[in-house]
Amino acid sequence: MAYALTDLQHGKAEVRVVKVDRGSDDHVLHDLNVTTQLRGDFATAYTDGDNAHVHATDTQKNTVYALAREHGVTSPEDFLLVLAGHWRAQPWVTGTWLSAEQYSWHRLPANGHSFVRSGQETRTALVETDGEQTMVSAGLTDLVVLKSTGSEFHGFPRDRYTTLAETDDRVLATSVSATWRYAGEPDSYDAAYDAVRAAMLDAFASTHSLALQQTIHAMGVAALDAVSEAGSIHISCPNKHHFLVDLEPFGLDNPGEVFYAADRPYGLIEATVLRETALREEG
Ligand SMILES: O=c1[nH]c(=O)c2[nH]c(=O)[nH]c2[nH]1
Repeated sequence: MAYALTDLQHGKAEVRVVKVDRGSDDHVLHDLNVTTQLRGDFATAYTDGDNAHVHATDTQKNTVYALAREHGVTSPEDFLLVLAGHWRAQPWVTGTWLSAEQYSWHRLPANGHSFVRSGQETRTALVETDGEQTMVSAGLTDLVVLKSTGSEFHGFPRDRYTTLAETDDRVLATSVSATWRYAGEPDSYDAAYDAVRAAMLDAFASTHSLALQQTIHAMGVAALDAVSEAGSIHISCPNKHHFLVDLEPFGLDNPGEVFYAADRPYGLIEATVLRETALREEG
């Protein structure tokens, strides 16, 4: 029996690198969690235990730290592109899959070197290379948002298992995860990230929602409107249900004021919004 061996990749997962820029009294922190995966001519390590082509994952970890020192860290996308350029030049490497999470810190007013973790969400970046091709994606996870009115849900089909009441006023809460793919290079990955994040938040707040599906579509369109280099965006949102508590047994009314925040199960609603041009290219 002959077997094929495919999808080989190896790298170091979750390299935590914190880069301090000490260029002025106001230090700047870049706090990243980087995962590297190299693809290429590595089959003999699997078939024969021959490590002659293996770029040790320990070396990959060290490379992350060394290039942080040599090139600095600006945006996570730019740093991953530096790593991609380094490994593109290595023997036996034909492609890479490089991802980063970024945690944000803000300087405290007392001095230039004390920080507080800010923003509950995590910024993400992904650089994939295949030969000379480079694909850059960016995203965020755990952007938790809630609106206490301006959300309805009704008009859905009812069958003998349907118990959900229709509502024209409910709490809408979710934790947004989004990934957008760049079709072109923006002037600044940081500015593009800020613009997508702001556009999604504004769309969440300003869309009078008839379903989380409609809100997701509005957030996707707003994100692509805000950053012309983003070709598509995938958004995934758990519907963090808030159920009105029945206070009648206690002789109390509950005009949309007291809720039970359920953590599970939750609805899970996802969509990808593509520019028509990207759709034509990809189709
Ligand atoms: O916005 C919603 N979309 C759904 O698909 C759904 N399903 C459900 O039970 N509640 C909701 N809310």
